[in-house]
Amino acid sequence: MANTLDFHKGHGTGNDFVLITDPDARRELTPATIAALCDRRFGIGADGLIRAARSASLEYGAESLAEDSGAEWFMDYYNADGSVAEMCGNGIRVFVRYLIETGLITLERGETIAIGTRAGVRDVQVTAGGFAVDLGRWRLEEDGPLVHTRGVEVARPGVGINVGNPHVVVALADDSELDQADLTVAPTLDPAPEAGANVELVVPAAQLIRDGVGQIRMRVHERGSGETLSCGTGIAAAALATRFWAGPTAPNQWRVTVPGGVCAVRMFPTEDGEHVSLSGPAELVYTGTVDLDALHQA
Ligand SMILES: N[C@@H](CCC[C@H](N)C(=O)O)C(=O)O
Repeated sequence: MANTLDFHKGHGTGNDFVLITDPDARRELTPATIAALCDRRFGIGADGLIRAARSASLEYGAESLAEDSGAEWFMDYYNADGSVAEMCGNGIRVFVRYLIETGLITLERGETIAIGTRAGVRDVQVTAGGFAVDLGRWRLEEDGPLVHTRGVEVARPGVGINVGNPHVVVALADDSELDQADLTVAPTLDPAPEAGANVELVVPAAQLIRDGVGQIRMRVHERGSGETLSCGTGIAAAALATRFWAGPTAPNQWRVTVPGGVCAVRMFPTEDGEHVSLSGPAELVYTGTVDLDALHQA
């Protein structure tokens, strides 16, 4: 019998994902299978893989998914190399688009759904231009590492920001320094965080603050995936770090341009502390069926 897998391909500002449905999490997803599926030459090609599984079917979901959380669906996210990550800001928007388009949920513009992730339950709302996700509370880490980036002459101090997953944000001098950075190799972090980190390189736009909105450009090297065209949690971390550098009068709304497009970030107070939210598009571009036996022979 053929060993096949039906999938959708989707992206959020060029950060692309293979999406599959496995409600009871019965499929064995090994790191090797995930890496083969995400391989851009021998597989489908993607920055990561997302499995739609019911929260109740996943043991590791149990701790962060209280019975009353209402998060029926869990975003079971993997990086392109098969490693797990706690959170994916572009992925969760594409995931909700996928749940809607495949009929697993019904959600109208303005409505919100709770989604389980390894970082906890996150609320996603349908907006006019896509989706907005409340990434929850964020954390500034003490003692950011020194970051050596190939193509950037001087090592720079990074700021550690956790938005459910770990990021190190570095400010570069200008557009030409940002463009010259070689992210085909991971920047070196000194000291290296034990769990690794996503690294964001940031420069201010020609006008840092326009009409009360902060504007920056960013490139990213993702843990487990390499350089990507966009990283949603990285975009939020970059806006948070830039606001921190800019001081107390800096705005709470940001527009972040990445190679794959533009996303918006908003910081807002809640009863349990400040949250950060990310808004942007999410598209599904094709569906297919992959022969897993052929894939492994590649
Ligand atoms: N592309 C994602 C982040 C995916 C996980 C990341 N590579 C990690 O290992 O933490 C996003 O849009 O946030």
